[in-house]
Amino acid sequence: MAEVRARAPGKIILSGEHAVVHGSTAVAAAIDLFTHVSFRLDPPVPPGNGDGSLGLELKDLGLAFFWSPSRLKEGLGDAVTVPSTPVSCSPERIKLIAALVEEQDIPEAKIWLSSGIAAFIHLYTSIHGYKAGKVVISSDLPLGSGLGSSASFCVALAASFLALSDAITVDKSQGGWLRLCENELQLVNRWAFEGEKIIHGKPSGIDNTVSAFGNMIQFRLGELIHIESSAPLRMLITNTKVGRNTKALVAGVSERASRHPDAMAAVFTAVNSISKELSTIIQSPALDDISVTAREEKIEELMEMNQGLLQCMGVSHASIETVLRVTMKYKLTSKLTGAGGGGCVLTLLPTLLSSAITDKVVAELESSGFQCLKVEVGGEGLQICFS
Ligand SMILES: Nc1ncnc2c1ncn2[C@@H]1O[C@H](COP(=O)(O)OP(=O)(O)OP(=O)(O)O)[C@@H](O)[C@H]1O
Ligand SMILES: C[C@@](O)(CCO)CC(=O)[O-]
Ligand SMILES: [Mg+2]
Repeated sequence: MAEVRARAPGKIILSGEHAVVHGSTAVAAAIDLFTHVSFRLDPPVPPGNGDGSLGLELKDLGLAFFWSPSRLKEGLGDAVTVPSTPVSCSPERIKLIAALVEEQDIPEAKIWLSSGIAAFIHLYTSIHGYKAGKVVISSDLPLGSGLGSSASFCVALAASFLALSDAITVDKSQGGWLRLCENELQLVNRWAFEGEKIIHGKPSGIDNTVSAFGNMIQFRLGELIHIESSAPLRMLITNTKVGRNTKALVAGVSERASRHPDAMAAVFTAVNSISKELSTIIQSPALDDISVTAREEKIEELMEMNQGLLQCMGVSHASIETVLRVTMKYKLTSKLTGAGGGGCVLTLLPTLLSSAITDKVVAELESSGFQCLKVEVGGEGLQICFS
């Protein structure tokens, strides 16, 4: 039986998180840290030997879960599979799926995995019904830290399930990593969005879209514009290691918006302008050192303004403020990225910044217990491979 592998990248949001859920423009880029999925469908079990199982192994976490096809059918009713038409998980179905997740006895310390496993069950059973198979997942990304682990998880799962369905017609005899065509990417992206809805509650779709398509995007109300940076943008990512949950943070911003509708509408409008300006500057050519520096200073100013507005939305955190203070000592600008509340912070590393200064900042941040990594912004999106 064929086996497929899929890898989908995480992302950083350069501007516009949260406001994008309320209709503002945002700018995001893929980073070269991936969620990896391998998937195979099992051959039918000979009569009298049970009905096999659907297995999910989370390699990095040392956890494995199994459901028998008969238990899935008993729990969810007759399977209706339409791989070419993404379906939302209704509130009734979510409850039925939650019961199937609960009986797996997930360790209490890892209970945050439940929403991811629920998204897995929805995507799998909607595309392959109750067929027996095995899915193995590993990730380069820190989970639940603002780098889009949930979206890359959903994109890689949706892609691998669709690749072994008849909704995607890639030539399975081709070797190596393959990109999907535009229509197929869109189908994967729409399924991934349905999974992301289970994890985020009310996602904008920016995270799954940048994970599927890669590079850099400007995004508003489900519409994407591909953009390209005129010069390399280097960012330092600092993981505060403070755990948080995107669904709760998104809900918190919506509650603040319903308490202060006019003030928050003004905040979202300001973020919209910042993201549009940022997108223009990122794409504008810089021909010499002076214009490279001027361009980077403008990007820094917009990042600082966006961070101020994220504080207004109530999604900063003491650990984020510590990173801002440390980097400011070195005249560097930072903002939270993703949902905030802890998680990761972005710091622009200007082209002319010496590596000695970068090393000093990293050493100071790491001595406070944070974890730093340097990334080049923009990169490959989803890819699949048949083996
Ligand atoms: N590799 C994985 N294996 C299992 N579950 C995962 C994996 N990656 C993500 N998840 C699910 O996604 C949840 C984290 O999603 P969440 O949206 O809170 O954080 P994030 O996507 O990393 O950050 P952000 O949404 O701010 O970019 C986890 O609690 C888990 O349910
Ligand atoms: C906080 C948020 O804007 C970005 C999370 O990476 C949520 C979303 O857009 O789905
Ligand atoms: Mg997420």
